Amino acid sequence: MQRVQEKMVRVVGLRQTFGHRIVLRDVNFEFSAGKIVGLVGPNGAGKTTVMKALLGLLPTDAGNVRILGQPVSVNTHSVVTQQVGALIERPAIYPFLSGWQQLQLMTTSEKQITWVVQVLQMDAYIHRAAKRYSLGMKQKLGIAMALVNRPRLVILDEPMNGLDPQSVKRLRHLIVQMAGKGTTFLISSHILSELEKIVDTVILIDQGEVLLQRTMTQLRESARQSLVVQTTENAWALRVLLQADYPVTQRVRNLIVTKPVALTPLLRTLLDAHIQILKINQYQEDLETVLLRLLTERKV
Ligand SMILES: Nc1ncnc2c1ncn2[C@@H]1O[C@H](COP(=O)(O)OP(=O)(O)OP(=O)(O)O)[C@@H](O)[C@H]1O
Repeated sequence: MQRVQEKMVRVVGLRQTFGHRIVLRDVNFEFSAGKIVGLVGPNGAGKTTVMKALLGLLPTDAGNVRILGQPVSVNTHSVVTQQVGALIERPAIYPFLSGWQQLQLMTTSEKQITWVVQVLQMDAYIHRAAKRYSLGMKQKLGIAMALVNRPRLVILDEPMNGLDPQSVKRLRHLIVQMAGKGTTFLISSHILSELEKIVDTVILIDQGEVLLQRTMTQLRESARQSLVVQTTENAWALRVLLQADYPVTQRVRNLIVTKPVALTPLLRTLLDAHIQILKINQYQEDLETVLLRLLTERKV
């Protein structure tokens, strides 16, 4: 018998207005436990608002939010308290307490605190008052506060903000490791090159609407591939390839073959015409390019 995967989050018909402004129109999405989900979209798309609604922080106008099958709203959020850790916008930090003391407010387990401090490399300053922390140190403390209880769902709004490259890498590894043990992540970030290294699924929102929800495998499949060729005689090479029915254009000093083609016959066509090949590179669109293309295609 096939095991039904547990839905970690299910959002149906979510609508949010601030005054006369519709910020979320009709937001629907769901994802299963153990996934790393990227929530992406332009500035002001509604990502933080969605995350706040998931945490029961907003009196929404309409719609239904469920975490692990339990309803979440401003008045009903026991599942959030028990199962969710979050860092939304800036971490809520008491300036006169040390990082360690703030973590003690989240859990009674010294073992968990030691683990998170060590894994995020905060040992050097964790006993200092937080008012003396840099932006990046505060950000790490905020992440530590979201993770320290080992919640089943972790919601992180722009977690890479202010982190140095080494810390970003550590955080990436930690997220993947925790997801491997069953923790679910919903992460918003504008650094798509970082997100694409870890997420299983991407939810793209724009102007308060979900434009698409796709797995990374689906997005990679829809990424366009091209071949960039440079020869000693590009004008001649262009004619030869067009005559052989290749989808090719010339851009500055390169010839661009705009669809995936078999390499050997293409090379043979050029060599048979006595054209010397100087360079040949294969490109595949990255997540950022795919998403920007999808956003642009939608607006035309
Ligand atoms: N409390 C509020 N009152 C009025 N408008 C708000 C409020 N919070 C958010 N908004 C508006 O809602 C829209 C969505 O904001 P939100 O912070 O959710 O976007 P975002 O996708 O997280 O953007 P960014 O990538 O810039 O962080 C924006 O136009 C914002 O100005």
